[in-house]
Amino acid sequence: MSLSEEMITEAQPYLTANEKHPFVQGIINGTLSPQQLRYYDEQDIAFEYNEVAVINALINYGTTTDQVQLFHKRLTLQLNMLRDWLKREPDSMPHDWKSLKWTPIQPINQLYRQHMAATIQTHSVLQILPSFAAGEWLYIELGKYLKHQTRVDQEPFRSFLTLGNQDFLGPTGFIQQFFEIIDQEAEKASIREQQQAKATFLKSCLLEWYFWDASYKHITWDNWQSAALTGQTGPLL
Ligand SMILES: Cc1ncc(CN)c(N)n1
Repeated sequence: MSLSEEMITEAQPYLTANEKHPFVQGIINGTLSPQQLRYYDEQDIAFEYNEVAVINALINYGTTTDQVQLFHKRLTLQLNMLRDWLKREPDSMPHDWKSLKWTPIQPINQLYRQHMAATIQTHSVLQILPSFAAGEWLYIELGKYLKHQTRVDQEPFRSFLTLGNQDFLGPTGFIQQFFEIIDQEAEKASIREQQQAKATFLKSCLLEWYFWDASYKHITWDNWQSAALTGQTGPLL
């Protein structure tokens, strides 16, 4: 089994857990509150800007021209998506560049962003790419799962998790190419480096679940602080 096949196989329980998460179920049923949607939206835009830094690192440390061109293409797509995202916010959810810069990065988002950013200092595509590819893979798989559900047909729920762009899918789509790059890089790496790359992939899948959870429960530094300072030791998070 190739390294990417191992990653995908071992990530299946995480995928199932993500599918079952009440936030994902809330997308299907259209039952998320404006507050939950707003939290996700703000945090996710900030998360996607962090992905820009990770993709930039992949461009820097790519080991072939083909890799660098692919990462460059993915970066352009990311910036276009972000530009369109900023444009389509309703009045109730302003997302101009300035307000975005002041959006506090909440605890789980910070943990996930730092988990990804920490791979940059390895200067290794094998270590950096799985941190990013995991979220991409999971969103594509969740999109496939949602396609088979009877989901509400109104915005903003309708467009959620629809990475329908053909650039992402199929044998020449980004995710397939990312897995091929992981396997090419793995051939040059030690077993230990391969295991580290897999652990990074799986940790991103786990943090995806916590990202939904934080949005569902509105986890913020403020409510963490008040829980700590009032001595609440309730359920995990
Ligand atoms: C948390 C998260 N993970 C992944 C993606 C898809 N790049 C995203 N937008 N947000």
